Amino acid sequence: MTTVTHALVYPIVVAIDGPAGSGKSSVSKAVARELGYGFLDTGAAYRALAWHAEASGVDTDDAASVIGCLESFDYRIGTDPAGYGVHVGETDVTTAIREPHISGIVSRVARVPEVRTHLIELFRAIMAAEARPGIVVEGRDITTVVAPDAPVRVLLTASEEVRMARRSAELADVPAEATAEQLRARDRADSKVVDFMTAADGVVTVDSTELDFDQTVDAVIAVIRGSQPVTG
Ligand SMILES: Nc1ncnc2c1ncn2[C@@H]1O[C@H](COP(=O)(O)OP(=O)(O)OP(=O)(O)O)[C@@H](O)[C@H]1O
Ligand SMILES: Nc1ccn([C@@H]2O[C@H](COP(=O)(O)O)[C@@H](O)[C@H]2O)c(=O)n1
Repeated sequence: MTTVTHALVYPIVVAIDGPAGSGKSSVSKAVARELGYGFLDTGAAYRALAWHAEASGVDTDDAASVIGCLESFDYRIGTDPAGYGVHVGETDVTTAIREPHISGIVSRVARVPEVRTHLIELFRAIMAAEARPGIVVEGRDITTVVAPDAPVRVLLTASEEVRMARRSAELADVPAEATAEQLRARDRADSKVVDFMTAADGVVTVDSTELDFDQTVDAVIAVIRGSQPVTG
């Protein structure tokens, strides 16, 4: 009889949600590197779809038109935490999707239920295909909708003031108040679609307000190690 261990069949999923600027992508990437896991940035797909809609001349305020461009949305993303390119067709959009303009419109496509259904299927397929022993998946609805059965589920938070300060330090050319207002507006819009401000049952909150980056990574790894045996 052949014995197959869980880790050989499915990658262990570490689900991480949180508001904008809470450190989800940078912390998740560092955690994945440390544990030898893959890393999936789900927000990149919503951003890339917003980019694709605009590149296709679609009005992102019109849900039917956004749904219409799902068919031509040829999206690819890697899961290597050391470097993952984001492509739409032949175009490398890794940098373009981080532009403040895309951050300003992405919630319009993310609120469309058909978009969410389409992308959630895509995320689950990427997770299932992960060859490493685990995958850290971050976004807004990973702990509740995409992978509610994940063995590790974390809500990563930080005070609004700290999140604004961290994000504005990255965008030195943009006035701090404009960055802060965009972050607040995005959280307001996104919160109408999914709840990522409060931890669902069984989800562990890691509040990084008083933690530096390395301490936050360690705190998430401690949650993972406390949840189940891990490789790495
Ligand atoms: N604990 C921490 N201490 C200091 N800086 C941090 C900490 N956590 C994250 N950062 C920094 O905060 C900034 C925002 O982090 P990151 O981009 O990972 O957030 P995010 O939640 O993925 O944001 P978004 O949802 O807007 O994409 C980055 O510059 C990151 O290095
Ligand atoms: N699971 C998710 C992830 C993201 N979104 C939407 O995408 C936007 C960009 O996400 P970032 O993590 O890159 O900031 C975000 O503002 C949401 O509109 C989502 O809906 N669900």
